[in-house]
Amino acid sequence: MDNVFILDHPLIQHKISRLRDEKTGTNEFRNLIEEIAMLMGYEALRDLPLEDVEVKTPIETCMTPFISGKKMAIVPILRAGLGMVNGILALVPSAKVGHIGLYRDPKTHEPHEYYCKLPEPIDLRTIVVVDPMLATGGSGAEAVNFIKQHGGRHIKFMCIIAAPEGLKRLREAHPDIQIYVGHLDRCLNEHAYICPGLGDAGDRIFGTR
Ligand SMILES: O=P(O)(O)OC[C@H]1O[C@H](OP(=O)(O)OP(=O)(O)O)[C@H](O)[C@@H]1O
Ligand SMILES: O=c1cc[nH]c(=O)[nH]1
Ligand SMILES: [Mg+2]
Repeated sequence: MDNVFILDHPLIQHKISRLRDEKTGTNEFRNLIEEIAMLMGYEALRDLPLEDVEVKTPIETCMTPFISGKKMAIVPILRAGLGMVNGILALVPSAKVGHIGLYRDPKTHEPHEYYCKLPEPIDLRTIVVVDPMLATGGSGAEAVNFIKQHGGRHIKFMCIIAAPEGLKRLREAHPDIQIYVGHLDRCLNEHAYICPGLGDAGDRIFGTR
């Protein structure tokens, strides 16, 4: 699938299995989400641009590559996406963080926006949208719509678990973005929850119900 990357590294798979277990408590769940985000970020950011800068080693002076500029934005979809932010910030501490607030209507399962704040200049930044769950794909597709309306152009979407239905919807709505997935699950159930999934990611990260 063009522009879709399933990151099936054993460490990511192991940690996702721990997330799925209903016996995994809030603190461990939160730590795992952050660790998986970091491991996924390592792969998803392998095309970050570099520029050579002169450095004097104890031996001699050389030109050596550094990440060029400070033009990255991490954009979590609230709430659950917040759990992934620190994992990526650990890799790129200079990244700015935007926020998009969306919740799913429990009956229609369609997303509703309640907050949007993005760092400027958004059009010049590599934008990594993060949300652990891509279920119907409504929230992900809407978040990318907002970012594009605000001028964002270089967009990656990172989710830990995707349903085939959500991946299809996001790809069809935004064929130009790269989508990074930790695991592609089987299907959605009648409540639009991912099967086997891990339940409600936001509730498990924040200990709400
Ligand atoms: O692909 P979709 O069908 O749109 O579903 C996925 C969305 O649902 C969850 O958020 P939720 O609405 O539960 O909000 P929360 O993060 O505040 O719990 C999840 O974190 C995604 O944002
Ligand atoms: O399975 C799902 C679907 C949507 N949101 C979640 O947190 N989990
Ligand atoms: Mg939720």
